[in-house]
Amino acid sequence: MDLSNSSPVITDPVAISQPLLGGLPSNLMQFSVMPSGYSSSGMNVSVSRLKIEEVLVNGLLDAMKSSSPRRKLNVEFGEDNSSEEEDPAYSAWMAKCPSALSSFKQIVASAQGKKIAVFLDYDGTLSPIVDDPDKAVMSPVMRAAVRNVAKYFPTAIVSGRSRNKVFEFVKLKELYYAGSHGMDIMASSANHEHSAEKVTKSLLQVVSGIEGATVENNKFCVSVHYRNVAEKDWKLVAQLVNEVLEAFPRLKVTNGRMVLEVRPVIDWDKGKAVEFLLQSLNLNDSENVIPIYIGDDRTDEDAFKVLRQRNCGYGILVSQVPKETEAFYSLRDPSEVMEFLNFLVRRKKHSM
Ligand SMILES: O=P(O)(O)OC[C@H]1O[C@H](O[C@H]2O[C@H](CO)[C@@H](O)[C@H](O)[C@H]2O)[C@H](O)[C@@H](O)[C@@H]1O
Repeated sequence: MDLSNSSPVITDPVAISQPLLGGLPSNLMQFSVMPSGYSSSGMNVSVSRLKIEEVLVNGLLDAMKSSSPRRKLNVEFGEDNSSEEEDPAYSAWMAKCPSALSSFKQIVASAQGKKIAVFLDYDGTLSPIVDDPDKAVMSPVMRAAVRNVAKYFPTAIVSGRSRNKVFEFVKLKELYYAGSHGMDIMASSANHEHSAEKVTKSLLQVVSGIEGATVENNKFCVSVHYRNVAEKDWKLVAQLVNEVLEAFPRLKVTNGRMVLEVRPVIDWDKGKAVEFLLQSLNLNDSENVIPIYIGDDRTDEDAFKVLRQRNCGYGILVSQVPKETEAFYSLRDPSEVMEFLNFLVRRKKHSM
C-alpha cells in the first residue's frame, strides 16, 4: 500500500478480466479513475488518520451494541424475534428506517418498468457474524437465494475482504466481486499488495502476545480482529496498531464490527465502488435502473450515501439495533436478507 509510486486506483486489466468478475463488458477494460483528493506525487493526502482513541471509543460502543441481548438472538435462521418491535427505541427507529420486507410493495412499485441491480455486503449480511473470521461461511440456502437473484438481476458482492477470499465463501461465478472495500476491483499497483504484506507482518508481530487478537490480510486492506480479545486488552491492541502505523503514513485505520481495518489513505470506498460498477456494467441510467445495496457495517454507509445522493435506488441496513444510517430501509439479520432476496425473485418470476 505504498502509494508513492503510482496512481492509487487505476484500472487493472489483469484484475478485472479475471474469471471471478465473469463476463464484464469490454468497456470496463477502458474505464479508469483518479480519485479526487489525491495527487500521483503522493503528497496530497487529505484524509487525516482517525485518532486511535476515537477508534477505540467507537469500537467500545460497537461492541456494546453487538453484545446486546438482541444480538444474542441472532442465530442465522429461525429465531423468534417477535418481541423486537416492542422495544420503543427500536420501534421509533423503524419508523425512520422501515423494514424492507414490510415495505416490499412500495419498493417494487417504484421499480416498475425499471431494471434492478443488487449489491450485497458479505459479513453480517450474507453470513452471520461469528467469532472466527475464517468460519464465516454462507449457508447453502443463502447461496441458493443469491444464485437465484443473480439469474434475474445483475448482482455484485462488495466486501471488506479480499476478492478471492470472499469468492471462496460465496462460490458463485455468475456474480461480480469487489473486495478490499471496493479497492480490489481496480487497484493496480503491486506496491499496494507488497505494503499490505509488510504491514501485516508488523501487525502480526506486535499482537502476537495478545490472546485472541488476529490479523487478516485482505490484499489491499488489513483487518486486526479484537472480537476474541479480553476487553481489558482492547486499548493495548489499539495502541499497538497505532504504533505500527506510524511507519506507514499512507495508511489509515477505521473501525468495523470489533475489527480495526487498516486501509490506504485514498478517496475510495464502497460507495465509489458501487458507482464504478454501475458505470462499468452500463447500469448508470438513474431513470431506468434501481440499485439496491444491502449491508450491515459502517463501511456500507458510503454506498448508502451514494444511492441517496443519486436519488435513485435504496440502501438497506442490516441491523438489530437502531443506528444512524443513510439507508432507506432495514432488515434485521441475514435470514431477513435471504427472505428479501427470495421475494425479489418471486416477484420477478410472477411478472414474467
Ligand atoms: O465488508 P464486509 O464483507 O462486511 O467485511 C468487513 C469485515 O468482515 C469480517 O469481519 C467481521 O466478520 C467476522 C466473521 O463474522 C467477525 O469475526 C468480525 O468480528 C467482523 O468484524 C472480515 O473478517 C474483515 O476482514 C472484514 O473487514
